[in-house]
Amino acid sequence: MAEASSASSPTADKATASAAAEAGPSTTPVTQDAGSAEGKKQPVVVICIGMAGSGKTTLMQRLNSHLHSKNTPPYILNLDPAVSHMPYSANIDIRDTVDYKEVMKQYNLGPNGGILTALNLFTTKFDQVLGYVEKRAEDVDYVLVDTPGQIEIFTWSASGSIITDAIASSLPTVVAYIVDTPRTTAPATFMSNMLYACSILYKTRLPFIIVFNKTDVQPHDFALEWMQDFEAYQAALNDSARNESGESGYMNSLMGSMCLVLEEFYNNLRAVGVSAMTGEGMRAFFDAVEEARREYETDYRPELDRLAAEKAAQTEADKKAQLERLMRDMNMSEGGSGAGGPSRRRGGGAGGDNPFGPHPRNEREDRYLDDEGDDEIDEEEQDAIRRQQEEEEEAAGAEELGRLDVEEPEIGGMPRSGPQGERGQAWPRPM
Ligand SMILES: Nc1nc2c(ncn2[C@@H]2O[C@H](COP(=O)(O)OP(=O)(O)OP(=O)(O)O)[C@@H](O)[C@H]2O)c(=O)[nH]1
Repeated sequence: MAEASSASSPTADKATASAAAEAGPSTTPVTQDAGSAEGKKQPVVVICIGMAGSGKTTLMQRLNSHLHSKNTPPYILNLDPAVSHMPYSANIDIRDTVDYKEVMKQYNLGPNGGILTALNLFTTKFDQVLGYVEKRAEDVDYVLVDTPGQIEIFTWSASGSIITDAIASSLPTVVAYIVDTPRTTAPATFMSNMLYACSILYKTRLPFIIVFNKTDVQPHDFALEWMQDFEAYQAALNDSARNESGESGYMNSLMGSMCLVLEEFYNNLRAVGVSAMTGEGMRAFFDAVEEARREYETDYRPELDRLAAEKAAQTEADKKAQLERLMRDMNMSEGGSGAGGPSRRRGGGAGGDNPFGPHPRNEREDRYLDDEGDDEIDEEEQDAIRRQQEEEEEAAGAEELGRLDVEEPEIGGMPRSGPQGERGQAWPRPM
């Protein structure tokens, strides 16, 4: 199979990068000590993000078959609830847990809202998903994640961040941003794609690879040139403006300025060209993944550890402050010097009449205590208690709705997620 595509950083010389890609290993094996401080083997997670139709699913299939041919089958997660045909078997498939059409019906949403909400619902179970992935971590070298084409999930929605943060806090993670190369030949479309990529990079802060897909139809050299050379992009911009309106206008100068702003972004980016259809560029892709994994280890992991240490210190400080507050409150009550509150209504000090302990009683406790010995609770009070009980039961019912477990049944010797019954029947259940 041809491995003609170049794996290149836009700043590097294209020919050198191409030669290096040809010389490098096609699938760098994840060694025993790669990826973890304790020397434990860890797979690298590749999250495929891209606009609808960019070829994410087709690329996932290509990566899957490439890895199978190297005897390193990946662990696959499908997070696209609306995919109608999946050419590979996912170990965990969101469609087994959430039926997005049912979500659309129940929440009265359109297709985009349905997909987004389905993913939000699934995100609430993501700790279970991560548990399955971690269990398999020693058996696989790669975990591949397919995502919906609704790119806004990763630019502003909370679930996108929760998913990427959760995965990245546990395993080396790389974002592969898939670009539909033939549709990016217009300078304006190219710029809009790059702006999306940039916002995803800054949102996730993860090692990033721009994957120019469909190079069998349109080679990606023009894109690399525009990323390396501002003047080449400006010239293309001027040409396209002249073709469209005979003069370069406001949009033109705006995009020219943006290109300059993005220079820093381009400098820190890996870009590869692939064809998910023909398999071209797989070697360059996996070399870029390996490079990005190293970046995760050197840049991302230390930052993650620092944040975790900061959080632990903050939690410890909060606990200490709470304990001190509690001690202060207890002293107040024991000395009987607290302000007159409900606890003083019966015999003055807490810890005396109050069977709930030395803390001041709340209103509900008081109601029961103060009625102790009374012959009857009046009707109004009975109503209030009944209402409160009903509310509590309702809240318990709502919690029940989100109690579905993500499952991972067996496929071909490797467990995968699956329905307890029919696909997508599990949740949400018809109300
Ligand atoms: N020529 C060519 N076509 C491709 C390539 N990759 C994908 N396609 C085609 O592009 C179309 C979209 O591919 P998908 O894999 O469904 O794209 P997607 O990004 O998963 O789409 P969504 O699920 O809608 O987000 C399909 O018709 C594919 O056959 C490629 O490398 N070359």
